[in-house]
Amino acid sequence: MAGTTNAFEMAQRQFDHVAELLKLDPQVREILRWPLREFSFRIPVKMDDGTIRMFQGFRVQHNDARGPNKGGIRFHPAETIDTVRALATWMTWKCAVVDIPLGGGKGGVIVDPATLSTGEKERLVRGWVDIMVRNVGPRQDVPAPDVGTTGQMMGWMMDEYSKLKGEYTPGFITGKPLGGGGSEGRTEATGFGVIYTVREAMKHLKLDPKKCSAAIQGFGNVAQYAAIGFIEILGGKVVCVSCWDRIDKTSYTFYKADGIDPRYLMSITDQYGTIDKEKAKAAGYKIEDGGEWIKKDVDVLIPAALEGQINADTAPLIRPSVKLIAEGANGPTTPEADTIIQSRGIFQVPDFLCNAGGVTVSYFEAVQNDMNFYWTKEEVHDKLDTKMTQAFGAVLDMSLKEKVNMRDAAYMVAIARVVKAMELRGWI
Ligand SMILES: NC(=O)C1=CN([C@@H]2O[C@H](COP(=O)(O)OP(=O)(O)OC[C@H]3O[C@@H](n4cnc5c(N)ncnc54)[C@H](OP(=O)(O)O)[C@@H]3O)[C@@H](O)[C@H]2O)C=CC1
Ligand SMILES: O=C(O)CCC(=O)C(=O)O
Repeated sequence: MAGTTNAFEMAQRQFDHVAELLKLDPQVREILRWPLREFSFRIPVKMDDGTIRMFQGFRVQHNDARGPNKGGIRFHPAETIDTVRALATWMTWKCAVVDIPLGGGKGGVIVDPATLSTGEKERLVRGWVDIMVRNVGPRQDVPAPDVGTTGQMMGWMMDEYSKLKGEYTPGFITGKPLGGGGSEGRTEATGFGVIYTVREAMKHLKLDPKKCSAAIQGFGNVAQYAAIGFIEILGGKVVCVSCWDRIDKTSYTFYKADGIDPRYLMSITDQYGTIDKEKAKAAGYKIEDGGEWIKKDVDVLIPAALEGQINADTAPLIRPSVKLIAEGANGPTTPEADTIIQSRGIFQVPDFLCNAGGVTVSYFEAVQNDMNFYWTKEEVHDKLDTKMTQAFGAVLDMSLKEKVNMRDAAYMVAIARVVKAMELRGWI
């Protein structure tokens, strides 16, 4: 989706590299390099003007050895089957690295949701469920939100699935709104999970969070709560966020040297994620080109937008002050950029570890749906912190033991768990 980066090639290259380090059996590699199942379908939607429009949809189920496939549904105009394959593959590693009993899946629709009315969005997501109903469900494949989809859409999809099955089935989908089967803490889960891993990385690097600053790319769900967490949980300073401007069709960086106020910026962001530039300027923000976020003299960079953003062109722009990159987005760093970053000794918290907080609380949501008993926000935050801290510790231990970087170490932890499940089930 981002420029010329093919995300699935990236995911396969990362896997091949670690499979080689592990001397993984060639037949096992063949199972894990590709998704087990893929669905590509067209969804008819009656538009508000009475015409019928067809939308291309996808669902990819990479590997369900450890449990039902799990992963979001992305609505984006540049969605491709390869992006969905990559994201589904990373979900397998993500669920394994945080040790939740789920496999990897991801879905998508080629559409810009900002061009649809509320009714058209509802008919589109209900249509997605109508087509996929036989191949998704609490024990098969459990969707969730991702870029361009919302809690409300999850609510409509849960309703459609429940109607088709003839029984209330909240565990079919996660990221639902509160009061509609959702869990406390899911909204902020991914961003806060990023921050828990940043806290652990800072302990390892002996950095004082209160003296650290961060630059963030993106200002969607993940970026917003990563910014809030960096300030409110760690006591650090965030100097900028960047976001896509729907009207100008370009991205901008919103910079304030003495620290941004994410809650204020959220209050001036429209429903499509565009920050009001005039109001931001009046509040003292400098509006810069979208690429400026990576050039800031900060301690921490948090890419939290789309894949392929830190690449061979942009990695050389990273300032010497940067000690830590926490990957909030899926696949933000290309293998070429990884080489540059690692040669400079910058510590990375790799994507499928760093942003695993979302799926972890999605898992908690499904567990609560099954019990029909709901936890408080504090309980969810505590359980999430425990999971993220344990996962970070397991990956850091592997990295130190095997003398490999954190991305390779995360793959080693995750692959071992998936392979073990495949063995125990008699697949290999
Ligand atoms: N939500 C979740 O629970 C999880 C999400 N992720 C990953 O995190 C990333 C962000 O997802 P999420 O926050 O949910 O999605 P959102 O749709 O909420 O936000 C995406 C953000 O990226 C911005 N953006 C898009 N293109 C650019 C660009 N070229 N330059 C700068 N900003 C850009 C968007 O701007 P605008 O809104 O104006 O379009 C928006 O601010 C994705 O990689 C996603 O897969 C990973 C784990 C869980
Ligand atoms: O919450 C979930 O189930 C999945 C979140 C997701 O799609 C992701 O982590 O990339």
